[in-house]
Amino acid sequence: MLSGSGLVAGYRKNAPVLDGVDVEVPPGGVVGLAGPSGCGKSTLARVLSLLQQPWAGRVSVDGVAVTGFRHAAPREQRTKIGLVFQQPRQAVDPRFTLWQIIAEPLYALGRSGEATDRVAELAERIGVSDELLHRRPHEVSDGQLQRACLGRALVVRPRYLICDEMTAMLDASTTAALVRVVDEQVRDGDTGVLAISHDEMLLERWASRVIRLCQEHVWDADPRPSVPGHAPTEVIGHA
Ligand SMILES: Nc1ncnc2c1ncn2[C@@H]1O[C@H](COP(=O)(O)OP(=O)(O)OP(=O)(O)O)[C@@H](O)[C@H]1O
Repeated sequence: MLSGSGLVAGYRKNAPVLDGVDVEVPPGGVVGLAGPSGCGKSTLARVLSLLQQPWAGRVSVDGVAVTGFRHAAPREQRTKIGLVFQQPRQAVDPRFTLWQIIAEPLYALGRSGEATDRVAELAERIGVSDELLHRRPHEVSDGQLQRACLGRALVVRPRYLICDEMTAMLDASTTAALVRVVDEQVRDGDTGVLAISHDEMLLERWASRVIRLCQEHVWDADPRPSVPGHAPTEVIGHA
């Protein structure tokens, strides 16, 4: 389980963005995270992927409490959590080819010997041709680049995957293709996914549970009732 409990985090003193948030992402399932713009979804994604230290509260990975964040995050825990961002162009080195982008985490971990086979296997799954693998970001579309970013997030077989608005700028068919790849990873790799999206229809189709992150000033006085046949919705984010 990837879990956060009592998480308090923010950027300005005395103005927490997250104020006592509890969240659990079990392996082998998709949890949806919705909520209004600015309520802290990306902040929660950064904290859970150990890129941002919370002011208070605890993150634990498979029952082991995280003791360090960012550069101090233990490598074993850090590599268990993959992250895909909304804007692929801001998330990659523009000098790298798609092959290098996907392989990068293996090189960083000193496992470059696995790269040739692993990138070939992933390229097929994410739908990136050999020819595309040799192109650089400015030579491919956003959807093609996002496929490579998903490949990069999966290359070290993370136990958990956080998709932060992964499909927000993509068309319906690319969205469906990427969701399919993530679902295969859930099924075959027993990976736990936190899928963050503004698109609640997508989340209701995709996730087995949807949580809404609210702040007091954007508290939804009328949280959407759960609809029969759709993922149940719960509201978190209050101390
Ligand atoms: N680096 C930062 N420095 C200062 N404030 C920030 C920073 N990043 C985010 N914030 C602020 O924190 C709040 C939460 O931002 P966050 O990006 O987590 O929200 P979000 O729910 O993901 O929004 P969106 O749905 O629009 O992406 C916002 O008010 C935002 O302006």
